[in-house]
Amino acid sequence: MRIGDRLIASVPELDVAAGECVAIVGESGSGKTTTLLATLGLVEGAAVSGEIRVGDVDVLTAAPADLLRIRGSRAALVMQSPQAALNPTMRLGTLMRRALARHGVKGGEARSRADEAVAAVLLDPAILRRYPHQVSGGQAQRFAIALALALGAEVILADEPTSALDVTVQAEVVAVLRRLRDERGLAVLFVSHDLALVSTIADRVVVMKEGAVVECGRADAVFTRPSDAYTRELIAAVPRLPGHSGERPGEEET
Ligand SMILES: Nc1ncnc2c1ncn2[C@@H]1O[C@H](COP(=O)(O)OP(=O)(O)OP(=O)(O)O)[C@@H](O)[C@H]1O
Repeated sequence: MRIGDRLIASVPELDVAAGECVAIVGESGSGKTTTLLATLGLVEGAAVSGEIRVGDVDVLTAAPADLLRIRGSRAALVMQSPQAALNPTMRLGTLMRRALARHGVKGGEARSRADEAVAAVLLDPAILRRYPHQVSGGQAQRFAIALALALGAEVILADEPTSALDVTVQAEVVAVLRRLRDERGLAVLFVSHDLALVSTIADRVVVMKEGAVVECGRADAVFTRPSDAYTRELIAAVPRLPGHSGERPGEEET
């Protein structure tokens, strides 16, 4: 993918299957977000060569109406700051109903889809009566995932979905994504620079540096036997608390 005469991301192959989580990791500016957004044809002014498919839709040649149908109803974006993405003047239930109405789902069917989706992300249905500023960051992120589920998304494209949240809330959001992957066969493309978090959810990992894929493979293999020097650097940079690696403070001295 080029923007102007600059090569922004070169990704030879990246598949995400149903029931699988693939994480893209790498330093800031390595091309993770543009790769994720390109999946839905959302990189303004980008020239993309090759092929991008969501199910049976070829994103690069799809008619605008087909692109609109896959955005939201087949593949949904979950961004870093859900509260910023939610209209502050509407209750969450209204937001959900409007999104469903845009995709042709109304009345009782819309209500039952909303209730079911909210329950699937372990939120109290009463949350639908609240405004975005009345919910926590973690609740807003789970609501964003519920919105994707209500619309019937098969793929969640999550861009640093937990980096604005504190550690325990991060773990809750990742646990919800993991459960949806395992129980509903949701496909998850997860962009993050947080390797420790990625190791708790990813089945496969793609490591990017300066727009290029330097390593990809099964998460356990990449984390335990990284083949690329840059991946080794990233892993070595993950902070560990004393005792986390089985080592206790002062243990090395005895
Ligand atoms: N619309 C654009 N026009 C020009 N350059 C862009 C555009 N969008 C992204 N870039 C450039 O492409 C490169 C990759 O950006 P990208 O946001 O994908 O990186 P990233 O790995 O997601 O970084 P971060 O973790 O900071 O979000 C960066 O150098 C960025 O400046």
